[in-house]
Amino acid sequence: MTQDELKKAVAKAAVDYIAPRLERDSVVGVGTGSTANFFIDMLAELKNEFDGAVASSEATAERLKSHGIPVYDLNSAGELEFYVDGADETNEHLELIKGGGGALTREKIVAEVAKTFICIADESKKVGVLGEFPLPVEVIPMARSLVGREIVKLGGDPVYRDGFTTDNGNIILDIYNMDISRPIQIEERLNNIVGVVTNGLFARRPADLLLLGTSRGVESIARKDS
Ligand SMILES: O=C(CO)[C@H](O)[C@H](O)COP(=O)(O)O
Repeated sequence: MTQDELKKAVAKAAVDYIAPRLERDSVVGVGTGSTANFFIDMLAELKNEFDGAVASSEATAERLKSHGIPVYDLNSAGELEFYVDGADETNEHLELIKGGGGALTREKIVAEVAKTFICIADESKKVGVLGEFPLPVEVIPMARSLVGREIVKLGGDPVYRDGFTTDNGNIILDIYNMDISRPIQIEERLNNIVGVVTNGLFARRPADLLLLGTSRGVESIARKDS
């Protein structure tokens, strides 16, 4: 199977998982990226069975609206039952690296609000130790050099994502060669650097359910303590 076929399979598995659990007044949190896009396209078929969505990026909001799915501001949406999103990497504890598409801050905010965070990913994203994929950090532009120096002190190699601006008007530093064997500690240390908005480690708030697309079918992996 191609990677896109695996992404479609996990998107469908996510729709199948939430469909019987949706109420007429449900609002669904929706992530960003190519896997999330497949999910949005399939979610559209259920659009008369739930109220609407909260988007984790402008691109996702546009795609939801193009299907006629109402998009709500998170502040007026109240509680979200589900947040469905892809990932750049996941480990066995469902701790993630996200933000390859640069939407990490809004993704983290929406994930924080949701009762159940469903991660949809193809098997190429499953790793033993996080960090092969460069870890994105959203940074206030004037703090770029300061944050870069602090990241070097933590043992990482920051690279400026040239020409990219987040939906929040900030920049991204991608960290290479970082030891992420203790994800919660690294997530907190990076977030403590002045000028960092947030980083793409989802360890404090990992996924609750991983739907992993493999050549043998979609594996459903629940977080052990969730
Ligand atoms: O975190 C993300 C965007 O900020 C995406 O979920 C991540 O980059 C995976 O993308 P894709 O589904 O295209 O492989």
